[in-house]
Amino acid sequence: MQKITEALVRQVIQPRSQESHKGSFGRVLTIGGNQNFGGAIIMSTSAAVYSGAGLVTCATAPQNFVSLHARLPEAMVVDYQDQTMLAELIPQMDVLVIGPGLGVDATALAILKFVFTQVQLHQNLIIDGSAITLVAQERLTLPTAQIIFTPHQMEWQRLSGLALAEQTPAKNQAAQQKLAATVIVKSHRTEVYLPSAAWQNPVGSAAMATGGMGDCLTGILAGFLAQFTTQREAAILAAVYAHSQISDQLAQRQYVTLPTQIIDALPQYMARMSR
Ligand SMILES: NC(=O)C1=CN([C@@H]2O[C@H](COP(=O)(O)OP(=O)(O)OC[C@H]3O[C@@H](n4cnc5c(N)ncnc54)[C@H](OP(=O)(O)O)[C@@H]3O)[C@@H](O)[C@H]2O)[C@@H](O)CC1
Ligand SMILES: Nc1ncnc2c1ncn2[C@@H]1O[C@H](COP(=O)(O)OP(=O)(O)O)[C@@H](O)[C@H]1O
Ligand SMILES: [Mg+2]
Repeated sequence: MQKITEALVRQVIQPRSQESHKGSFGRVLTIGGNQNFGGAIIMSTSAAVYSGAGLVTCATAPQNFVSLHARLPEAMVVDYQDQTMLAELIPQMDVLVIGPGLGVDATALAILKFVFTQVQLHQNLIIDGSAITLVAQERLTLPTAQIIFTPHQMEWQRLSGLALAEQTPAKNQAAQQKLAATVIVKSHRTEVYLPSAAWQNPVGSAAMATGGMGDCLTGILAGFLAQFTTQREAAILAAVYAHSQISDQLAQRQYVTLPTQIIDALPQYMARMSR
């Protein structure tokens, strides 16, 4: 399995064209955050904004509107149960994230099913957390879109049917091909199964083992996919590497690295990588 390198991140993150505007850097919609898990979608949305997505909207439970805006006034909000608004917004998006903090109740399932009816072929759809669990439990048919699953090992067990001990590269690749989607199997050494090849992330540490770290990754993936559109596969690999490398840099002085600290560090990290 090939290893992702810093050189690849540097290749993806280029200086911005001065002849640009917010529309040049893509539109992202994050969907999730029930009344208990608002933090998850706030971290996903923040990571998308701080990694440079041009316009970011968050569809969440109305209970989260105030806390989201207090932390992140750059993001727009919409009630995740407002199907009229979602139907209007979704076609405008380059990237959708669904799942961080969505939960697995009937409301969550209805939202996920509705989004699956609206998403379009050309759009990137990042399916994470609760949405992976629901796809697996309910055996949902996947929409036709550019799908990226971001399971941790237990979510991957639910989705692929492979018990943890069976999650070998060969079996993971076979399961990825059956899904016909990109799969990022997260662990200490995360593996990325692209349609073309499998890659391993050589960076990251136990300083990342804290709630919300995967939610943060979904936003970085969304931000990179929204901006670096000509190198889609490289953008996915670069996002995985950047997330862990930022943590490694913070971990030189910290025992644990928080998702919100990784988010805060993104703009400076990206500036360094673009030079
Ligand atoms: N601030 C917020 O709002 C936050 C909200 N969040 C949201 O919560 C929702 C549920 O997501 P979830 O990941 O917490 O729960 P679930 O899907 O049940 O998986 C956990 C089970 O799997 C097992 N396990 C085995 N291997 C594993 C591995 N490598 N990595 C991780 N787990 C592993 C693990 O084993 P154990 O811990 O018992 O050893 C346990 O039995 C989701 O929507 C998410 O976005 C969180 O992001 C936190 C911050
Ligand atoms: N020990 C570890 N070493 C390296 N990376 C880790 C470690 N523990 C967790 N991570 C990373 O943190 C993230 C955890 O994702 P996830 O379990 O979905 O978190 P959450 O759902 O709480 O946001 C993944 O990117 C994973 O690779
Ligand atoms: Mg998660």
